[in-house]
Amino acid sequence: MDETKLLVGRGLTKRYGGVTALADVSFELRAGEILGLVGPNGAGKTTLVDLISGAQAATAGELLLRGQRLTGPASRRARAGLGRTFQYPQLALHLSVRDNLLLGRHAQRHNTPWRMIAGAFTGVVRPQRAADREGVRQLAHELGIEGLDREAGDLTLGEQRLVEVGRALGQNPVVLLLDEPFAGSDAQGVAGIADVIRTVQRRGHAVILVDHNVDLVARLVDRVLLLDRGRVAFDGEPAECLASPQMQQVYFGSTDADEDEDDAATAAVAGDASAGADATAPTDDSVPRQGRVEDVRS
Ligand SMILES: Nc1ncnc2c1ncn2[C@@H]1O[C@H](COP(=O)(O)OP(=O)(O)OP(=O)(O)O)[C@@H](O)[C@H]1O
Repeated sequence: MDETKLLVGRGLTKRYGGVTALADVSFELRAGEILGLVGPNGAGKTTLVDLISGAQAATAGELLLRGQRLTGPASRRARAGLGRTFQYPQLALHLSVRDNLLLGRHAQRHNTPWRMIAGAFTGVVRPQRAADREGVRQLAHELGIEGLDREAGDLTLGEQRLVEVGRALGQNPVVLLLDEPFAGSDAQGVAGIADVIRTVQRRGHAVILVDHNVDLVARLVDRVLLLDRGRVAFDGEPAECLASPQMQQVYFGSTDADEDEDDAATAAVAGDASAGADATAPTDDSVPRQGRVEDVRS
């Protein structure tokens, strides 16, 4: 087995009745790698994260984590080393920020049922508490999270995201799955989350980062997996992805070459010799601004 391959997905497929959300998606994630998962609304990004984390069962395909088949529910996969955040943060809203962050550390330490039972019997729990509280204090400091006694339900969306990312980091995940972590975050939140990503990378672990902001993703990641209608449209370096005809096709529905041909054809019919020389981005406002290629190249 190639030791650098942390996570491998092969032929991952998810069907909901007649809807195919994901079709035969394969990918590899190496140690220390940050993989950006991009694509327009409905491309299948969250579905792929759900299949990896075990939040949903795949219709077909397999996953290998460090060469071992990754199966079973989300709790088992979390113990195996997967940490994740959600498109809509899922904190324990009635608990304090501190307790939410502590949950991540507990999940990491008691990473097997046997250790959980052994910990309870050997009294390891009590002295560990002080270390946990100090660890959480440090983590909060590094991420710029203030007010540890506040209830999670009183936080802004951006603050909740940061706490959720911190909780996932506390698990010391082998693979951290971040589903749109920057949405609703201010500059400080974005910086904190970017720090978390780099910390995971420094540990020799890996991150899958889902976001609509292709520009931001391209700056943070080593590789990009572009999904379109449930299929992999591009897998490669960020700069190549941004410049690729696939990117153009996915976000515009046509490539520059297609547009040149279309414009030339229209010009020929209209008798306009100058048209078609400069194929520019469509001005149709029905195309969502978010993720437009001209936005991300600026
Ligand atoms: N529970 C479900 N039942 C039926 N169809 C679903 C279900 N969940 C997702 N889908 C469909 O699967 C496809 C992929 O959805 P998914 O949420 O994975 O896309 P996405 O790329 O994450 O989109 P977004 O960026 O909007 O979050 C979409 O067509 C969606 O409507």
